[in-house]
Amino acid sequence: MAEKFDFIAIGSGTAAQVAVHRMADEGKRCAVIDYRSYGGTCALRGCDPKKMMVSGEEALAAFKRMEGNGINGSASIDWNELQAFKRSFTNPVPEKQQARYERKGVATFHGRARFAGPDRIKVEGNDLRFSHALIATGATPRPLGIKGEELLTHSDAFLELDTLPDQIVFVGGGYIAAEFAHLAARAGAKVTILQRGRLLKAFDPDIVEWLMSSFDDLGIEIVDAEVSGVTDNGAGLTVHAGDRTIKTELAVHAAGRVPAIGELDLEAGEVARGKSGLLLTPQLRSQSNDKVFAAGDAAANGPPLTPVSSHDAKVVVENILEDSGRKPNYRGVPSVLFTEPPAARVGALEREAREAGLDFEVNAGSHPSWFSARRLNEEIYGHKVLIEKGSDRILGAHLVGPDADELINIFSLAIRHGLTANDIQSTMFAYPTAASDAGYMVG
Ligand SMILES: Cc1cc2nc3c(=O)[nH]c(=O)nc-3n(C[C@H](O)[C@H](O)[C@H](O)COP(=O)(O)OP(=O)(O)OC[C@H]3O[C@@H](n4cnc5c(N)ncnc54)[C@H](O)[C@@H]3O)c2cc1C
Ligand SMILES: NC(=O)c1ccc[n+]([C@@H]2O[C@H](COP(=O)([O-])OP(=O)(O)OC[C@H]3O[C@@H](n4cnc5c(N)ncnc54)[C@H](O)[C@@H]3O)[C@@H](O)[C@H]2O)c1
Repeated sequence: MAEKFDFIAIGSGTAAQVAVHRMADEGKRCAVIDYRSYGGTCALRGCDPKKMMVSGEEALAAFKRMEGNGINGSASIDWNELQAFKRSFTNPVPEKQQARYERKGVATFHGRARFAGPDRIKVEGNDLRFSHALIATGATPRPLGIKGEELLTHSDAFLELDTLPDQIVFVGGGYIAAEFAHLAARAGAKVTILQRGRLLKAFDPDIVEWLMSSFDDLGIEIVDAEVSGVTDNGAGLTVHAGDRTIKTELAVHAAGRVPAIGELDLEAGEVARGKSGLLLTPQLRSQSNDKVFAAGDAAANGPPLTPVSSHDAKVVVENILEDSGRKPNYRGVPSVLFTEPPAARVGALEREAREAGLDFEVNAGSHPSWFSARRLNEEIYGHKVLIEKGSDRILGAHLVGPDADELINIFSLAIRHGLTANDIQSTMFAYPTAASDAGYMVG
């Protein structure tokens, strides 16, 4: 006999959590399913653990910048201790989440869920029926179709390493490679990034160029090549890329992620999919099964970032409860690269704005002499802001340097709510803070 629920979420990451708690708060009978510990990528294997470890990196970088300027002695990263610091945050997460579900009367299941019919899910011998279901299964490393790809370590395992290897190769040169390369190199590893084409393609090329000296200072080697295979000779790995062969202790997959929807038996659930993912309506509902929705990385409707997963989940809940026809709005979603110093972007890239035929001014420059950089003895500090002619609205903002990760939120607010360059210039921000530079970046 199948157990009946108003709402079942497959996954327990940000998208599932937000949706399940909102549905439970409305008195709906809910279930949540995950085959791993509750918490999802951001809290357990992504943003949060990474940022806990980046805290160590920030402290060491600050020490190095100020060395000989009133700060002396020695400092280094103890990888094992930094791991323990990270685990002091991540270890309690699953239990806390389980307790929160139980307090709200949400049924919790552990195991791999798969559809067994258009309103049925099977998990570990349990047969569940639903009025509505949410596919919130996140993303998984993109299959590369290269020889020896099973020898690549994934980001989850990298963040769990008890010992940092002496040599590390990253396959791909996007977010994961850049962030982990900075962390590993600062902790003492010899790091190589193998990237096909330009590094950090999602970011403005000038911002990336200004950031490059930090990679050089850390001795990170960047090779423009396509990785074609990995072999293991027993004593270590060899990564093959173009005409290069690079010997290494560890090779990390940093070559993109795709929706984790391959094991859900979508056909049994009458949930249609195309080549690149689920076929959804603009309201995030399955085009073929109106009881099923998707959100976050699994939906791949917006950028694969945590705030997007949360936003999607709210849209889905509103569409289930009120049938409101609401569509997600990704305007002004910021994205931060947590290197040291960080880089950040929001809105249009200059190339995208030109391709869209927009009429705009570009305010850009590298300004290590500005006080925000000088006081930290940091050489990297640059911005590029796109301002629409006529309306004076901010179309895009691209930053690199100390506090870029916080300052970007001011531009995010401006873009999302249609604020103008003059609105930013006429706001009195506390001085001296990073935000007090925003007015100079648009004028
Ligand atoms: C290393 C790394 C760092 C990142 N850093 C940032 C950052 O700094 N900022 C940011 O905004 N974003 C970051 N991201 C992206 C962010 O983590 C994701 O966009 C976000 O966590 C996606 O949330 P979600 O709810 O869609 O899926 P997830 O949190 O991935 O949750 C999906 C869950 O579904 C479960 N699952 C999958 N299939 C099944 C099944 N068949 N049955 C049961 N359970 C299943 C999985 O075990 C998983 O727990 C990072 C990602 C990575 C990998
Ligand atoms: N700070 C953050 O917000 C953050 C941090 C980490 C991850 N993430 C999310 O996770 C996703 C995945 O991150 P990622 O770094 O794996 O992907 P990515 O899409 O950022 O970069 C992957 C890169 O790998 C390259 N590549 C692919 N195959 C290759 C090959 N065979 N040889 C050489 N290069 C190859 C691609 O050209 C691309 O530039 C991102 O899209 C991002 O949204 C976000």
